[in-house]
Amino acid sequence: EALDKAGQGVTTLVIAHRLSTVRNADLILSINEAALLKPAPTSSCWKTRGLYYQLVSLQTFADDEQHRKNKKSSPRSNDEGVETDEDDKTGGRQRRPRQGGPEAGYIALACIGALLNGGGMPIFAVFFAEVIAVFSKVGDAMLQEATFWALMFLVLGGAQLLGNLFMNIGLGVAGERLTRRLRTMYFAAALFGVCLGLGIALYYGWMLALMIVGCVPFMAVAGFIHMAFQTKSQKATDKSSEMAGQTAAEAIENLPTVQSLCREPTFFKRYCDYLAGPYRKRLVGSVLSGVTYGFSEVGAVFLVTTVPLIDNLSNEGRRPDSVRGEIALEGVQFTYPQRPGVEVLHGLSLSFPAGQTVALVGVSGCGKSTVMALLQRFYDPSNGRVTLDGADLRDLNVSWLRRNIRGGEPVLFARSIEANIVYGLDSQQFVTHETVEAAAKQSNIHEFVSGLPSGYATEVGEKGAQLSGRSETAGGPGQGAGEPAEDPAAGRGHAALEEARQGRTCILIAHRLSTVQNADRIVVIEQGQVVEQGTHAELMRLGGAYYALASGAKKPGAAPPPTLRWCWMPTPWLSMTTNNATPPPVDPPVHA
Ligand SMILES: Nc1ncnc2c1ncn2[C@@H]1O[C@H](COP(=O)(O)OP(=O)(O)OP(=O)(O)O)[C@@H](O)[C@H]1O
Repeated sequence: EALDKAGQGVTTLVIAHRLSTVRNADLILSINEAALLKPAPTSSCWKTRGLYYQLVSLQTFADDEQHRKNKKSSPRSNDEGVETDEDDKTGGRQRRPRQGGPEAGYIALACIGALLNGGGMPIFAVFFAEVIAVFSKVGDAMLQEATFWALMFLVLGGAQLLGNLFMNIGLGVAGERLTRRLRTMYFAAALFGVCLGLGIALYYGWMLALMIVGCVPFMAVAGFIHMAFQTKSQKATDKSSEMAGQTAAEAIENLPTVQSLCREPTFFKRYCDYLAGPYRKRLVGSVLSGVTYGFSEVGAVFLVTTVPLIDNLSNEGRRPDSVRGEIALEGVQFTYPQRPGVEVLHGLSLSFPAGQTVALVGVSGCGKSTVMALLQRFYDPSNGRVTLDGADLRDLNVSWLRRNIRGGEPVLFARSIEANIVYGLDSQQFVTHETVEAAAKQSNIHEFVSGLPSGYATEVGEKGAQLSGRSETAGGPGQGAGEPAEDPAAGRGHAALEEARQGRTCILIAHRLSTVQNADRIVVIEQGQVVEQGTHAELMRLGGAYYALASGAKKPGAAPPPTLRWCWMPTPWLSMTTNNATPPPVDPPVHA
């Protein structure tokens, strides 16, 4: 409008990018590739649909598109004053919690300020147009109007000053308060989390918790120094890195010039020079930062390097030259450290005579595996003692003890049958295929394995899943004692076991009672105590707990096949099996 007024009575030449500003021109000249197209009045330009028409259409389309995009990407406020951001990275709707509540007054003030500030420009344009019109007047009228508009400009300036003030104060205070509030909330939440965590840690393991708490100040100081180093070295190298980036960008932007001047080496050298400084500083900084970081993590290292109570690597303890294999539990009470307050074994007394096979049976959770864990000294009893040949296990060397016994779940690794057999050998080095085969023959699986399409190279899959289709164990845990061992794999296992247990102290934990019928003695455990023991025939005659298990009135262990979970025997058996194909000697008879 101002332009229109100013253009009255004068020749005006307008060059415009925004075509809306030339809409009212008397004549529009469209220039295409430096050639002047036929001049035409505005109306005919539009009607002929020539270059001008195309330009206007394109601009309208572009404006619409931009408008649509702006609308889409601008955060939308809902009626609660909560900002929602619909264009988050995941493409999903993301709702930010309302955090501006207490600062609403300041935000309102800032809005008023922004309104005044933003409204100033269009009002200024209106005033300006009026002022130009004043120049067409003369005498007092011109003076009067000029004074009036000058005052109006003053008012407008004042309003804009206030607007700016309101906007800056409102936004500044609201921003600072919001930041402070969020930080306070974050700190409170973190503090609460730490206190809660500490409380829980103290409750479950006060010694470990106290140790961690003791490490915290060192870790915090080291962490702080580490951060300070990082920030300092970052600042020192920022400028040079920026200059290096600028040099590279400059060279790439003006590549033809750089090439024509043969200046590539110059730019390259300058680029390298800028980076050399940060490189050296970072080199020194990284060493220092590594040291402080190491200190800040010392707590974790301390935890990792803490020596366990029962140390497999310790050299302490006796290593007797020979083992008879007489094992006993004497009044053993035991509680898992992970579950303090729940006693699993309540003064359990049990003996495993040398060279005999004793089976532990009982419902799931009665404590069978716990007995085995104590025999392998994964734990020490809270009260009572576990002995081997009369010696307390605590007096024996741990690794010697574990090397002389073999026990555990029959776990298969997801590798070949050969690799699985090798895992079980004492010596893992220089194992020949013949050694593996000899071990397989000893365990009665050679024929079965040889019959497989890939033989010893057969992949068993996760936990032997790929073999299960071929050798699944028949029946479930609740089957009666009189059931036949129908499954060929189980049959082979039994035969191997029969052979292996000869002359050794052997402890069996079985879920299928058919596998323990031949044991020299069967011990029935209930709630961590022995309730019955004897041979299969004796216990069946007794008609008590074992009979109930065998007849299915009670479910023995709830675990599914494989049938045999634990087989515990001195190592000579395995070493004989693996290192040569001859059957193991039965000397000394006690532990075979
Ligand atoms: N590592 C452990 N930490 C805490 N409690 C445990 C742990 N291992 C076993 N228990 C608990 O000790 C009790 C005896 O478990 P154990 O495994 O010795 O029984 P089980 O007779 O061998 O059972 P299953 O035949 O099902 O294996 C159970 O109540 C069990 O929940």
